[in-house]
Amino acid sequence: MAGRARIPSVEHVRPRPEGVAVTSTSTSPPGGAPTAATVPAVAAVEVTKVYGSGDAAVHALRGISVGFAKGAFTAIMGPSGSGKSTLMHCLAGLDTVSGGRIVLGDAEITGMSDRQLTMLRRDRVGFVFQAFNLLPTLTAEQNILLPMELAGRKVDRFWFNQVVDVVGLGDRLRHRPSELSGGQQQRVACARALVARPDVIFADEPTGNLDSRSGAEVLSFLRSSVREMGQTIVMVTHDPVAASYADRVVFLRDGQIVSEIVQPTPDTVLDRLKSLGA
Ligand SMILES: Nc1ncnc2c1ncn2[C@@H]1O[C@H](COP(=O)(O)OP(=O)(O)OP(=O)(O)O)[C@@H](O)[C@H]1O
Repeated sequence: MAGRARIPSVEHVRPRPEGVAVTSTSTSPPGGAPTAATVPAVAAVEVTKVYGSGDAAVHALRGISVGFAKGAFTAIMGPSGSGKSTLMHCLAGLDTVSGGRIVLGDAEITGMSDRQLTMLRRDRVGFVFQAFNLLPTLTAEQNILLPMELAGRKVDRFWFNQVVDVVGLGDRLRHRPSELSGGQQQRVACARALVARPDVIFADEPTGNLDSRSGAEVLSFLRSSVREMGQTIVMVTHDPVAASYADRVVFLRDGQIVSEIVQPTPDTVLDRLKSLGA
């Protein structure tokens, strides 16, 4: 396993863009050691990412420092090409950084071996993508439990029932994906991520393939999993309505964090996006 890293507090890594009100989540005394509440679930510290080299080099991330608080729902937004997916992939250990550090809980993941990263993604990170990625021949319940079974982990039935309850899929567990609506299928995918109790769930455009009603269903569920189960969620989205379900929105432009909003509404998010030229 990786060694323990010095863990930055949310405040230490939170950007302070000019003209943007930032609500502190810090509870540590000035100059005092960070308390549990200030330790982010995942943080990027001075992260850079360059694709290619020489004239063809693309600077996708240009020195990003940001923390994502435990038990909070954070959205990442920004114009196309601003680096949202790259940042999420680096945070989740799906891609390597060119410089800087990624810290997940108490572990610095930059510098981990491929094997360590595989185990970290299996045991501590959950994913929800735009495509539901369910196996068509398995029932909803079998899909939800498959990653745990493949990892040889014991299923906590009490927790499974609680997740199924929050997801609202109790009467659909024996259905196959083709017998479920798009929203229900995405809720199965969310339950599959949640049942493993990951430190962080990364959601990449989770409502991109859904109509607005199904999208609202999935977003309400994601928000409930944060409120009722203390889950930490980081979600990339282009949709101001989707972002308004989050506790906080951070905005990227040209590979840098340029702004943030706490307690967003669709209107405040839309206005900020317009001011960024998105
Ligand atoms: N594998 C890659 N090789 C080269 N360049 C890449 C690669 N992946 C991303 N990029 C470039 O890095 C920059 C950031 O891309 P990224 O996909 O992170 O942006 P994004 O904000 O998620 O965009 P979108 O909203 O369109 O999905 C872009 O200029 C993109 O072209």
